[in-house]
Amino acid sequence: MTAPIISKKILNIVGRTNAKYKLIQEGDRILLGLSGGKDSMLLATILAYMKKHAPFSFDFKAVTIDYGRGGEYDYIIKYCEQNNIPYERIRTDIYKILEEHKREGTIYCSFCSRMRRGSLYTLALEGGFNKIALGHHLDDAVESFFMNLSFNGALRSMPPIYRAQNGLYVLRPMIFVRERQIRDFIAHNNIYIAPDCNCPINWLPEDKRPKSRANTKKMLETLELENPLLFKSLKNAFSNIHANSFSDERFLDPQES
Ligand SMILES: Nc1ncnc2c1ncn2[C@@H]1O[C@H](COP(=O)(O)OP(=O)(O)OP(=O)(O)O)[C@@H](O)[C@H]1O
Repeated sequence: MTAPIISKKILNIVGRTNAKYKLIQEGDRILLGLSGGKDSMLLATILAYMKKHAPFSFDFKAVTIDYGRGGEYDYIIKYCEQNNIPYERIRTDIYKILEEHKREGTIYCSFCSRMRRGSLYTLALEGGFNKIALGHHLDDAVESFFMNLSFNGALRSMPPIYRAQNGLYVLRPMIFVRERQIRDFIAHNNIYIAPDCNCPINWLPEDKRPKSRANTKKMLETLELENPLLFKSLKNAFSNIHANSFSDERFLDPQES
């Protein structure tokens, strides 16, 4: 079986992001969160490619946090086997906890994602990994930015790298890749992805699913139709912050009293 083809464009973007933000380095041990969705499937493929071709050596392992409500996992196992991706599925009772603490709207996703992140941190610390890699991309970062702005009263997005309080680094090597480039990768290589992506929100009745991300996505699509350079500008804006142009006193010049 031949390895899936990753476009030069994607490899360039990830390569440049990796170099600029010093994401994956010699000797790193990386735990990759592999949901089985398109984004992390591409990231797993990229890490396998980098392990083979990069001029530095590192180790990685992909893990799926199984929420404990069934779901499709066989295609992930098969894909990892075929592409030399070390893999493990970790069973948890996150779904049971979600059900017990009935939450609706966006809070459902943040509660679930916090528990999932907790499991990833524990696995990483116990397994001697120093970094965690996640499959977020530019569209995710832009959506988060607008959601924080519109609903949470915060100017906040997703960095390519940060250090968690427990000392682990969290990496987002695809943070400058567009979602449509990921869709193209999946389509061109004919890669199967579970229709519900094993994501708990897809197990909620339609009227209980959080809408804010989908609505933000729609708004951005409309804006991008009018301004095709929107995402390019936002990407640049994320590296061009004028913190003292807002009202946060932490960034304003103190006056002598
Ligand atoms: N069940 C899981 N097990 C392990 N890692 C996960 C899981 N769910 C999500 N992740 C990690 O967190 C990232 C962001 O999750 P999110 O739910 O926002 O997924 P997404 O944007 O739909 O991405 P994907 O297409 O990879 O599912 C994923 O790209 C993946 O790296």
